Amino acid sequence: MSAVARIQLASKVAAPMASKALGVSSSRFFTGTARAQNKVTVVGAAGGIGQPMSLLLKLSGKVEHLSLFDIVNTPGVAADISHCNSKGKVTGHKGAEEMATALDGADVVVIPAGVPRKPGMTRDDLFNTNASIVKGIAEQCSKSCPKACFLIISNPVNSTVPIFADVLKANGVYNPQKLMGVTTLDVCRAQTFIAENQGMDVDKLDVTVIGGHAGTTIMPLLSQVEGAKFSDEDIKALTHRIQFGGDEVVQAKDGAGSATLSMAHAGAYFAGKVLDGLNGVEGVTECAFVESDLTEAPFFASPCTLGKDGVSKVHGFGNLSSFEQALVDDNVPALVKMAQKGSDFVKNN
Ligand SMILES: NC(=O)c1ccc[n+]([C@@H]2O[C@H](COP(=O)([O-])OP(=O)(O)OC[C@H]3O[C@@H](n4cnc5c(N)ncnc54)[C@H](O)[C@@H]3O)[C@@H](O)[C@H]2O)c1
Ligand SMILES: O=C(O)C[C@H](O)C(=O)O
Repeated sequence: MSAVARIQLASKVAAPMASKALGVSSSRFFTGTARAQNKVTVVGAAGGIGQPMSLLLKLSGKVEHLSLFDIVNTPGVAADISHCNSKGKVTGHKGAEEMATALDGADVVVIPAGVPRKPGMTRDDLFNTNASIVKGIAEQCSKSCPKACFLIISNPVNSTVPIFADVLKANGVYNPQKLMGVTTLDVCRAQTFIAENQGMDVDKLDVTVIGGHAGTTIMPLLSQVEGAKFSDEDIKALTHRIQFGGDEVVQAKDGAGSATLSMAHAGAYFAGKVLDGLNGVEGVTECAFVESDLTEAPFFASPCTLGKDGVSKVHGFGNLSSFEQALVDDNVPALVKMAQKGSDFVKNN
């Protein structure tokens, strides 16, 4: 079946709530809390994302044991965060020899390990460094916590998620329900920029963002935003800004890295929703980059229901405008290529 035919079919079978991934806003972050009965390991916990995301996870009260792993500095980060007067214990683990302990028994592993972009770089330019980092982490996870949910933040997500999948597969422990590329920051940006443009309440906005996490593979579905009225110019400008929001931050930081604070918020929010699902909260739906048969791309972001075993349903994405359909048609081949690049890396290394 052609990519277009598969997409049309997916649109027809889209679940009623498929275009309604829950909104992401700070005021919603601490609501709907599930019981704190989990171990969450952050890999890359001493980094620009890792530190504030770990802090937010600690403050959420959703984590019983927050295990912080990095190749540097985690004892200090863990000691610092552990003094926050919220539920849950914090442990710090540093270096390869402590990685197994950090991961042992984890229910959720959140991974912001790897190098960030500098101005002028694409996310794919990070591949050479981050592919081996992610592959190594996946190898250890296969041994220490094969049943955990794995939430991949490290770029390029369009390739690192397939890398993680192939390592788990090679070790006989791959469960597609439990591997998710984190695309929540794209949803955060879409909600923020659309609220500004439309003068709408950001807390009430639901925006679905499908595809991948790099440039034009990020595809916000503006035609499905309830109550919004966009001109054709608005649609083009907003879509472009959401797709290249990461570049906006990279340029503003001027060589000091990429988005860390907004990503910490997005990562902690998404991990909290995964925990809610694991703990039996019903109706949790968020966009994520997961194994998918909606298009020819083996991994594709769309709204997913998060349940007791991770992703319980990958939803279609509803009816698309001709502008959005053209975006999908143009970008699915790129997603196929980036996934293949990840798979080839695992095959050859
Ligand atoms: N998915 C997204 O939306 C999104 C958003 C922002 C950034 N990112 C990506 O997240 C990654 C991290 O960004 P950052 O700004 O936090 O970078 P950073 O350099 O500040 O932090 C990365 C951390 O990873 C650690 N690390 C490196 N190799 C490791 C290993 N093998 N095991 C454990 N830890 C290891 C480093 O020591 C460092 O502390 C980058 O690849 C960046 O492109 C993704
Ligand atoms: O832009 C980057 O390189 C980091 C991240 O993917 C983002 O979207 O902010």
